[in-house]
Amino acid sequence: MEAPNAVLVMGVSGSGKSTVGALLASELGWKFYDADDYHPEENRMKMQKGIPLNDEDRIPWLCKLHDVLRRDVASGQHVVLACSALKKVYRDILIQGKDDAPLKCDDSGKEEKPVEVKLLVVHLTGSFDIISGRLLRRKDHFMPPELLQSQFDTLETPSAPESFIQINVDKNLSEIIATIMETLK
Ligand SMILES: Nc1ncnc2c1ncn2[C@@H]1O[C@H](COP(=O)(O)OP(=O)(O)O)[C@@H](O)[C@H]1O
Ligand SMILES: O=C(O)[C@H](O)[C@@H](O)[C@H](O)[C@H](O)COP(=O)(O)O
Repeated sequence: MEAPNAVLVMGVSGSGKSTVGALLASELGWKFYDADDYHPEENRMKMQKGIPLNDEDRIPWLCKLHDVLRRDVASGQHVVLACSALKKVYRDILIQGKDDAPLKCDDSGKEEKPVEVKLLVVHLTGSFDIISGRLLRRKDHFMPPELLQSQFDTLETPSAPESFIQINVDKNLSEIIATIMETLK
């Protein structure tokens, strides 16, 4: 794969996406987005009530995130996105959007070079016990720990041809960041 212009830090709730994503972005000097900030109020309320999101809830949210990535990448801005992105189809939407956008033509009729989100996926993996322990200790967050099992049930681990690495969350933060930085070299 060519050098990525975006890193997705993904995993179940409580795997460390926001923490790792923010640190990584600051280390790289790239822009950071937390997908949680883009959930519509209905999604947040649903999760708060202990009801897992479904495809219908997530797809418009992922499309919005794709637009954010695409806009930045088009302007030469590299980005780090912390997002659950639990299924392969969700990660595909982040890269391509939902409906392949037609190639645009400039005034001379020449096709514009399509904007390509070149994504490195960093999957934070860990046991249910470690992650639920962290969720139970985490304060002031809308996501109830009871939803963790549904997150594991939904999770589709990345696999080829996706460009990805997996890092166990039992590592400390500096080890996790060092592994990602090494991969990006
Ligand atoms: N590698 C790590 N080691 C120890 N604690 C961590 C690690 N990564 C995250 N945490 C802690 O675990 C909790 C969940 O992390 P968070 O970034 O909120 O996860 P997510 O965004 O995936 O829900 C937070 O309290 C965070 O400080
Ligand atoms: O796709 C989803 O079901 C949500 O995105 C979910 O995975 C996410 O975990 C929540 O938004 C809570 O946020 P935290 O991941 O920060 O707990």
